[in-house]
Amino acid sequence: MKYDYQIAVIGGGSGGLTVAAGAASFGASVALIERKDELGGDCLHYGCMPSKALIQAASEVQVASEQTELTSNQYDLLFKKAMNKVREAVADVQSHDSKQRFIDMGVDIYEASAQFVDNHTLKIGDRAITAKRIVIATGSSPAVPSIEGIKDVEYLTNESIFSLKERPGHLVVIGGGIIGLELANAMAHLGVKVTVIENSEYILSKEDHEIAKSAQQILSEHIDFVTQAKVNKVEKTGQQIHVHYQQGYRMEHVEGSHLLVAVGRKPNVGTLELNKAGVQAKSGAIEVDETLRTHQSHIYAVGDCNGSMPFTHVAGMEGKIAVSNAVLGLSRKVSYNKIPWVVYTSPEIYHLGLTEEEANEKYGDQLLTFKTKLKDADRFMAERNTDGLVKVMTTEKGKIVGAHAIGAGAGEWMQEIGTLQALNKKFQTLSNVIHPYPARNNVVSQTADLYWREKLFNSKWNDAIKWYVKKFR
Ligand SMILES: Cc1cc2nc3c(=O)[nH]c(=O)nc-3n(C[C@H](O)[C@H](O)[C@H](O)COP(=O)(O)OP(=O)(O)OC[C@H]3O[C@@H](n4cnc5c(N)ncnc54)[C@H](O)[C@@H]3O)c2cc1C
Ligand SMILES: NC(=O)c1ccc[n+]([C@@H]2O[C@H](COP(=O)([O-])OP(=O)(O)OC[C@H]3O[C@@H](n4cnc5c(N)ncnc54)[C@H](O)[C@@H]3O)[C@@H](O)[C@H]2O)c1
Repeated sequence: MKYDYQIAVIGGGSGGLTVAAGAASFGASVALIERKDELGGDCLHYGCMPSKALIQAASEVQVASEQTELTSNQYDLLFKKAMNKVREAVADVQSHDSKQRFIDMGVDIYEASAQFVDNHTLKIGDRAITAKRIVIATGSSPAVPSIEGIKDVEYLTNESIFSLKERPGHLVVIGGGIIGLELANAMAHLGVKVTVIENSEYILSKEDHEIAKSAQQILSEHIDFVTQAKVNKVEKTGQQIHVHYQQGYRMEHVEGSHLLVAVGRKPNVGTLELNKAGVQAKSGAIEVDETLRTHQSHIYAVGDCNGSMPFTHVAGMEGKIAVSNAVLGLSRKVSYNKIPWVVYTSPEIYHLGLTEEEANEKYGDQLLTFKTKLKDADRFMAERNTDGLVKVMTTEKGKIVGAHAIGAGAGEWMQEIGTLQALNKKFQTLSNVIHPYPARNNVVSQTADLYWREKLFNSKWNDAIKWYVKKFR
């Protein structure tokens, strides 16, 4: 059978664009279908880019507020300026993801919502195209919990918060995960009163407990946290939104001017008519095997829509694997073992591999844990910015099984450990790498030194070394 295209990609976000560009560069005929008028997906328009631009602008305001007390009018002005910077940043990156760039690569772009007609045919607007292989990369949307009254209040999500024109008086955030915390932190720096309501015992429930606890303590300086709380009703009275929650046996409520919902993501699969193609979903996400194939071996799913790990770098990694498999005919497998992420609060949080709780469960007595507090690291002392810690877990031989940190710039300097792990190097090798003094990453090599201290000075080797030095040196 002859098809219109060798590859059809549904969704022009981080995953879809990686596949379209990769497939075209290998000479495949490619159709890219995106329902919005611009490419770039969530990351560019409502996710990574606007949030990081806002975080940067807000941290500059925070630094200024430490030097001089800002008035309410000044905060209003700075809020508007911050939002302008967000728009500028998105526009800048948009030019890199322009349609023309992909057209120049030889990709045919269709602006429409795609639906399966059968397992090789897609309906796009009022026409249909066929493709030999199809990659679904439709991303995800904010999940909205079923709370009484939620439909009757104008709540914000990541899709609307970056369009705010005025500084909110009091932002109530439901969900103390990554989105909730990054946005809460930025808003607090911009002079917004912020309350975060979280279900679990601690905010950032996917993080190592000690790190999450430390984050909660540090961020409490600017943000009010309500944990172990279940929101069961929201209502609007005049200009105020009342958020009712249950904490233990008590019913409490908080009222704010704005409400942000940030309780997780829901894969975008509803309108695809997957059943017509024989593609199956499980718990709302498209089911794939390790090679990212769905139940139809010529249809793949990458990025947030397959429910693996909702990060841009994961969508990109999966996109590359889908290109190898769908275009080159390989059977490369995905692995999620060595994928770091960063929570861009201030201070930042770095996450790689197992948390201490998970590592203890898996390795028990065999686990070695090394920790350094930033108050014991020279550069942080010099900067008078000593909030935070580094924690690395290894096996007895030094294989890295988890690495976590909270501290200024941790997302950058901790990646040294991610790189080491990706290269299959032992943690203690870092001890032999000379770091310029006093870079922030000295705290990482300082932590690696602890491995030798543990091995050489807290073990039977110590007696042997002492004996050798006494006798022969
Ligand atoms: C506030 C926020 C901040 C974030 N910050 C970070 C960060 O700092 N780092 C990080 O790694 N990740 C971050 N993420 C996560 C990141 O944005 C996502 O993991 C990433 O965008 C997923 O890429 P994707 O290609 O799977 O989906 P998307 O980028 O969302 O792309 C999917 C595209 O498919 C289109 N589409 C959907 N259905 C159809 C259809 N039927 N037909 C045609 N087109 C369709 C959509 O319009 C969209 O353009 C953040 C997310 C949010 C919400
Ligand atoms: N820096 C980054 O890389 C970055 C930034 C933003 C988002 N993301 C991606 O987006 C994903 C989604 O982020 P998210 O923050 O929406 O989800 P999340 O899963 O990280 O956090 C959601 C939080 O909401 C809580 N929660 C759920 N239902 C609740 C309820 N009814 N009431 C109160 N609390 C409730 C959960 O306990 C959890 O702590 C992240 O997992 C991440 O993969 C990444």
